[in-house]
Amino acid sequence: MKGVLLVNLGSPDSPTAKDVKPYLDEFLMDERVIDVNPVLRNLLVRGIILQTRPKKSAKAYAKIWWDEGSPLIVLSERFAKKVQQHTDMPVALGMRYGSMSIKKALQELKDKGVDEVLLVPLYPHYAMSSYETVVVKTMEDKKEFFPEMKITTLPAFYKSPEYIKVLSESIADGLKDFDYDHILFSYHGIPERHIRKSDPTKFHCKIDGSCCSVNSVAHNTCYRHQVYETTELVKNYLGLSEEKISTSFQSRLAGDPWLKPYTDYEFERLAKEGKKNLAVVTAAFVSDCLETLEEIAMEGKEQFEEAGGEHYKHIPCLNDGDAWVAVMAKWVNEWQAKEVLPV
Ligand SMILES: C=CC1=C(C)c2cc3[nH]c(cc4nc(cc5[nH]c(cc1n2)c(C)c5CCC(=O)O)C(CCC(=O)O)=C4C)c(C)c3C=C
Ligand SMILES: [Fe+2]
Ligand SMILES: [Fe+2]
Repeated sequence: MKGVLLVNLGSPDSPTAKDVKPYLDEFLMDERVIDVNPVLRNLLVRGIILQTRPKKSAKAYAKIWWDEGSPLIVLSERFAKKVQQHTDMPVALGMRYGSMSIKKALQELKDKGVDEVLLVPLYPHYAMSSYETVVVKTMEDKKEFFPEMKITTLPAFYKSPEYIKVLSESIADGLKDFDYDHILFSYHGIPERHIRKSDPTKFHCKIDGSCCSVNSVAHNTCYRHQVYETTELVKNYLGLSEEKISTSFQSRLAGDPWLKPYTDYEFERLAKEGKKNLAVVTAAFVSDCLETLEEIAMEGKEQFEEAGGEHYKHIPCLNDGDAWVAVMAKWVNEWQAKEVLPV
């Protein structure tokens, strides 16, 4: 029997340093997230980052935590439940890090008689630290614990017309009561090195932007190309003017150069240029989470207003919106009936 496995990033069990520490340990010790040699990774993560970050992150999580739990988990659960209502296949939800593991979700599917799984990484864009690590971990768990299962993976859906339509319409909805003079598309950042590592040709990606509009097989795994493509397609769908939109990258860690421009610098630049009303779209995430609710909706608002901006709006992610649920249900049901996957 066929079944669906939805996988998102995960969250700590509670917004306390005690629970944030093991979660961050698992996350940052992932070789596709901090991609240095194991000795250096151990030193960097356990010797340096985990000495102070859990306390700081716990405070940030506490600001956005809901009575029911982490927004990312609660929203992903609501989404999974709604998708389940639109298909006769079992649907399970797992997280790449934290206690809701991929292994548990695969076991849940197996217990229901599933032996053919559609894996859906809940990320629109391909990055080794998001989409790829979900696929690799799922395949490792399959090999070790569920060797009889057949697993097919939904491709990154950053340019799928159905996704672009639902994203664009949710943005239009968010802008209904907001007279913006600029829309910033802020995507989660990644180190520039990750772009080079993910380039199968080893020469296409130049990071400076000169490559991302030149056709290449490298774009199948190029996060930078894919996010700019999402912005462009939304711009075209909504008929937005080029001067009123821009793309930037948030949530970097100190150290290496990350994709630029940096979102926090953009808040300042846009305010200084005289933009008064700023809307921010966070399309690297399908569910609202720490990075959207705290970093963008709270911190970003403060940064923009301190630099002279007046009105600020974070457009919510797709979350468990009915139109987004319908798109996902269509994709999984088409796979069930005809083995067809979105392009
Ligand atoms: C080297 C560090 C990191 C890379 C690379 C990275 C890529 C990346 N992350 C997401 C999505 C999310 N990240 C979230 C939180 C978060 N991310 C990092 C670090 C890297 N992410 C850290 C340390 C944290 C934890 C919080 C903190 O201490 O700042 C979240 C939110 C999780 C939640 O519980 O709400 C998401 C979602 C993507 C899509 C991505 C690559 C494209
Ligand atoms: Fe992240
Ligand atoms: Fe590129």
